[in-house]
Amino acid sequence: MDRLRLQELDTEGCDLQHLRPVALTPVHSVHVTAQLKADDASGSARREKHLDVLNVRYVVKEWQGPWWKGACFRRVIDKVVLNDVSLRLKPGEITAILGNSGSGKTSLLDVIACRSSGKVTGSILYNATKCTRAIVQNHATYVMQADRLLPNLTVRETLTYTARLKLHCSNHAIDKKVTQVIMEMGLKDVADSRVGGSIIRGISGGEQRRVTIAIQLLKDPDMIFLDEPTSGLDSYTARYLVSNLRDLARRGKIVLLTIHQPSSDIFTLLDKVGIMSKGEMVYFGCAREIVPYFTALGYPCDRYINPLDRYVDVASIDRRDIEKERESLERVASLVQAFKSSPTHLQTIKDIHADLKEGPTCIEGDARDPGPSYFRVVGTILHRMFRNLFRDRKDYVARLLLLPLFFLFILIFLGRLKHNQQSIQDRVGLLYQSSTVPPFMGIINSVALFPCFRDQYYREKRDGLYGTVTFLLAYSIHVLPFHLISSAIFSSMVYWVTGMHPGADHFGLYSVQIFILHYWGEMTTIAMMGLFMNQNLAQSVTALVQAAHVIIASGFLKDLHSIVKPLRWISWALIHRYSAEIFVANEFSGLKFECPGPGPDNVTLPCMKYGDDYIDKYYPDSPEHMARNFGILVAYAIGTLILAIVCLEVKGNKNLH
Ligand SMILES: Nc1ncnc2c1ncn2[C@@H]1O[C@H](COP(=O)(O)OP(=O)(O)OP(=O)(O)O)[C@@H](O)[C@H]1O
Repeated sequence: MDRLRLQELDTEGCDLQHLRPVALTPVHSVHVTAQLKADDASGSARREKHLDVLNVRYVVKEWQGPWWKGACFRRVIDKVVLNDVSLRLKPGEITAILGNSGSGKTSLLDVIACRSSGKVTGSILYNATKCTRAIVQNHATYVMQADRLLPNLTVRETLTYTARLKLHCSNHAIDKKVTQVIMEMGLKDVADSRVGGSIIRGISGGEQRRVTIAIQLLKDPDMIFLDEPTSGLDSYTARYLVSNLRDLARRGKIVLLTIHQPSSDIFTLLDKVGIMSKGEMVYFGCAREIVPYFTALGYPCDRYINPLDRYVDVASIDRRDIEKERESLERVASLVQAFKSSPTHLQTIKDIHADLKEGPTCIEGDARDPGPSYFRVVGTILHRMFRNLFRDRKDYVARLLLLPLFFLFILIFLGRLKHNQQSIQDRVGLLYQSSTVPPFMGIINSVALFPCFRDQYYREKRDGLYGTVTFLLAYSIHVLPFHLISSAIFSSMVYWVTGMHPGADHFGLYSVQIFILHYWGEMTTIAMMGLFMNQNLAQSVTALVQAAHVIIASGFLKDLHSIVKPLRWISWALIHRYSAEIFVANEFSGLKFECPGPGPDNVTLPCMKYGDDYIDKYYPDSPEHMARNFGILVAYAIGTLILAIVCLEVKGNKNLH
């Protein structure tokens, strides 16, 4: 198919002569240089805003050796990911970067989009001006490989919320913009359908990809970068998606994508193609010129073979054995050399230098867009979280009722509390449950519901929409009503049904404490999910941390005076030291317990007649420390929120793609 189709392609914009490869002789070099000088002298009008990559080299640090040797004893080597890459991207064109796995496609996209983590030398220029994060944020968008959408929102809602976070305009203008991108990306039929995810059935994978792209079109960018936008899509959907992108390019945008195994149909939609190998360009030029170019180098393409498959193969390193690897390395080196000496490449470099000399066409619009107000951002995130939760009955009910439902276990196990000697142990058991269950339910709730928000936060933070403090502030406000309601239901049922200390003030203190512990449990989990991407690991570590807290510091399992000194010291730093004191002082103060009479042989068993005796023996001075302990509890909860902010901010997700 491909050769025949290729001949039918639109030939506008590509000078075929420039793409012919040349043999590497001094005569050619002199001729090319002379030709470039002549072109330079004539001068040419270049008013378009190009994106230029000039002699870019990207080096990252790679740690060698096992992790347990630590940072000081492991060898660090410099790994060259991109080497001397130059290319020019023009408005109105769609360009695809291809190459085998590990060839550097994603890294090139990252470097261009100012998202790389290593050392970049060379120049990335937009409109002959050095690209900075601010310029990229104002003029470009980056579509990552993963979709990271909230499953319970509809397509229109997803776009509307993001538009409110991105745009500084009225709701009416936002609705218009959202409708426009829905039409542009062919999402009209699914505009009011739920997005869905791995558990909830929603729109198809291809439609989710288009929603992700539509999100990035809300700001009407000049440049669109897409990392593997067609991965996981069937060939029809992939073609449809690329044709959408081509339409966008035709509206004067620069579209650059990386792609794995494009079908021959997709090939016909591309204007420019770059083939990479080992971080270097083997070919960059018009799509339809790729076959003549490689044919001239001695690599013809059979008419029934997709040229892109063929030439990605030619540029791949065969690592099956040493001989094959050596051969393929030599082949790639000669291809790189041939491309660097080709007239098209030399012309590109000459054009970039000429633009640099001329300077930018205009610099308006490079100042950072102020975006929406802080309150609007917090309000929008909050509204979106609530709506996502309300849409799923199971999530919603679980958030409200998981903690109260635990009351049933307590009731079955303990029944109604009496006032005999046995009831002292029962009360201690109940207080132990009251200390462990609310934080544990915090883990369960957040592990189920937080990851989708976290993934979305990582993407939107990278897009510069808001920061960690804003995100966690909104998240905390969003969980507060649920914590309040579920803690209130749990406390009321446990307190009055089991018959704890009578008195409304005692009940009030117990309820507030349950609420703080529940909130603390959730925030500890969020902090761990900031540290560990794997949510199972985060859940296990949090459960361990919480169990250690209660075992060491509560005194319910072992009297605090009889534990070893180091653990006693540690207990002063743990929340359950203070929460246990409050629980015990609140429950035992003023209670009276019946003492059994002498047994048949007239033996009187030891008896604790007053609750205050229990307090004096195991938690002395705890009633006097009530206010201090409550203050520490509140400080602990706020401190854990700050810890969560630090964990999410510092650890981040450096490999976000
Ligand atoms: N930050 C980094 N630290 C260490 N190595 C890196 C880093 N970034 C890129 N690399 C390495 O550079 C090479 C190119 O990676 P890149 O992800 O760009 O390849 P790719 O062509 O996009 O591959 P794929 O198609 O499999 O996604 C790989 O060997 C990768 O391991």
